[in-house]
Amino acid sequence: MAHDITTTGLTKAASMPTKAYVTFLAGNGDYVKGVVGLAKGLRKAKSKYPLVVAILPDVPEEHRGILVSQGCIVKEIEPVYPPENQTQFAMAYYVINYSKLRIWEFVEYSKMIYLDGDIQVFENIDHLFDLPDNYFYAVMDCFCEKTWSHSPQYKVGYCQQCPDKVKWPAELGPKPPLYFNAGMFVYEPNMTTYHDLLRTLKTTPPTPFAEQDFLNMFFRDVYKPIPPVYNLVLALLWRHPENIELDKVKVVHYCAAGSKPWRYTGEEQNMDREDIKMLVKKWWDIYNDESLDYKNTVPAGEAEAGEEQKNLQAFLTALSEAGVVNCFSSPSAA
Ligand SMILES: O=c1ccn([C@@H]2O[C@H](COP(=O)(O)OP(=O)(O)O[C@H]3O[C@H](CO)[C@H](O)[C@H](O)[C@H]3O)[C@@H](O)[C@H]2O)c(=O)[nH]1
Ligand SMILES: O[C@H]1[C@H](O)[C@@H](O)[C@H](O)[C@@H](O)[C@H]1O
Ligand SMILES: [Mn+2]
Repeated sequence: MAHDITTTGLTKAASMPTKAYVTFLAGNGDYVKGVVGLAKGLRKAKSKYPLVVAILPDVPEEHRGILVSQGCIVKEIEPVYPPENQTQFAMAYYVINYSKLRIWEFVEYSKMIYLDGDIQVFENIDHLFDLPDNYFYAVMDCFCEKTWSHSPQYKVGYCQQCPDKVKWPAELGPKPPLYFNAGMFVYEPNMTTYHDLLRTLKTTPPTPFAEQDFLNMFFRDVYKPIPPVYNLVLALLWRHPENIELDKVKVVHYCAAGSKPWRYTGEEQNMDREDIKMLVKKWWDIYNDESLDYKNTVPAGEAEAGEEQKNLQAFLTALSEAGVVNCFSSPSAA
């Protein structure tokens, strides 16, 4: 669409990045800290692409303001409800997780990298945008923590991280397909896929890992595993240390119980490990580093140009998404 517009300012917009990172935020709790940390981490890693934050309507104005001031592009999305009635607690959990599916409608971007708010990027991963199209890229999960106790994998002690240690029992049928952690993935927004996802969800009963189970099922045939350095699920450190070279890790997912840096006390199981303490400290170092605040990274002379670009992008986004509410924007997380 932008290609048809020929005035000077708008032509410039045609070359705006069609790639972006995207994360997700719900509620008025402390996950906003995770997202701020992530925006700053992407800047520190000199990512060339902006960070879009898909937010549910329950994110308070104050938190939206914080995200915009950190250079994020904030986009409000509508909640996605689970297909069957759930108890109130389960309902909140499913709404939060299934709403993530709305990110497939961000078709102003041709390719995006989704990152959970409890992820930190310590090294540049922009090269993942160059992976061939039409696949779904993510890191394989681990089945060894008790969060998996409902699964046949956990019950027989089988993990795809070390498939030869305990072999998959023949009497259980074929080995389960490779299963990814949905805290990080590379995907292409697409309206056909989006409608297909929502339509399929309507007839899919909710399961313990919500949209993660659902996405695994939906993208089973196009899933390509990428190395664990792109999403270190912390349990790998004590479950499969032989698979991890910690100094090569680029992206850390603080998903183990008790590991969210902004809630960390060190008391839960495994949380007093030296590697965990070091990773939590590294997260805080970025979060507290004022030189990584968006306002401190825009060179003085460029501030005005940045504003112009920001207004232009907001205008174009609004045009292309007429009907989508609350679009704030800024040029880049970098
Ligand atoms: O109150 C909340 C809860 C969650 N989130 C967002 O939802 C994401 C997913 O939640 P967690 O990171 O707390 O959960 P886990 O890392 O344990 O999640 C894993 O399992 C989930 C479903 O069980 C999702 O699939 C998720 O992507 C996957 O990494 C968060 O990062 C955050 O971006 C919020 O904004 N507010
Ligand atoms: O997404 C879940 C969650 O992050 C759990 O904490 C972890 O134990 C699982 O392996 C993962 O699938
Ligand atoms: Mn997570």
